[in-house]
Amino acid sequence: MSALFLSLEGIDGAGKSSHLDALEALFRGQGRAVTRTREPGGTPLAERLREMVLHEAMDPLTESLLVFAARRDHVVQVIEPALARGDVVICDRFTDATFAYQGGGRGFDLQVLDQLERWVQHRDSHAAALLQPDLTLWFDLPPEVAAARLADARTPDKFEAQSAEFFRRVSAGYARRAAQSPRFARIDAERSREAVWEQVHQALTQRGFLG
Ligand SMILES: Nc1ncnc2c1ncn2[C@@H]1O[C@H](COP(=O)(O)OP(=O)(O)OP(=O)(O)O)[C@@H](O)[C@H]1O
Ligand SMILES: Cc1cn([C@H]2C[C@H](O)[C@@H](COP(=O)(O)O)O2)c(=O)[nH]c1=O
Repeated sequence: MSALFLSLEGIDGAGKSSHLDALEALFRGQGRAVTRTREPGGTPLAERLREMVLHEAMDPLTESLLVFAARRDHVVQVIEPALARGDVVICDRFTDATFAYQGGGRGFDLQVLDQLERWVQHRDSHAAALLQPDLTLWFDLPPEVAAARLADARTPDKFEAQSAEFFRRVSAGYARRAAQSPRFARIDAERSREAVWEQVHQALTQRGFLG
């Protein structure tokens, strides 16, 4: 079977991680090998960069360079080899998060992000010149709802502590990316867990990604 690259996106607390186990089980149940990973992170080096990005203050260019440096290592060490083996790669966030958080949330220059994306995800010997997910599940819900869900869940990191206004800009960043590409499936993440899972399943079925 051909390889499949899935990413899950959304503001903090959107509920995407709640469906990772079920997604993995769904594909394993179909006899597929699954590589489950996340960004920033996914390799020892990228996990160290993640700690800095999530917990240290820095300017938006530094933040963007660190997430793309982590991504480069992750792509080379984990994602490309897994896709070459024919795995289903399930990635909790990928480059759309950079356009949403650094581009939308921080207001950082989108043209610089475009250039970094081209450098980091360039593929020499593939029909598609740029590595991108085959499907991006975008969990969309109002920032106030996400904040209420997260309130009792855990101690906030640097991003989770941001204002509702910051997350409105992040959401607008996701909406801009989604408008540019048919690989996005918008999931109404305000609904119950069961209803959200139903939409995830439907997005995979509609695109012919389930056997
Ligand atoms: N559909 C839902 N309805 C109500 N609560 C939910 C729903 N989905 C998830 N939650 C709860 O919301 C909180 C955040 O969910 P989750 O950790 O899956 O979000 P996330 O998008 O992965 O967040 P982050 O990106 O910040 O890690 C958790 O406490 C989870 O139990
Ligand atoms: C990939 C990526 C992530 N971020 C932010 C988004 C989240 O606040 C954290 C990751 O935490 P999670 O609990 O694993 O979702 O990092 C970012 O700002 N830029 C990025 O490119």
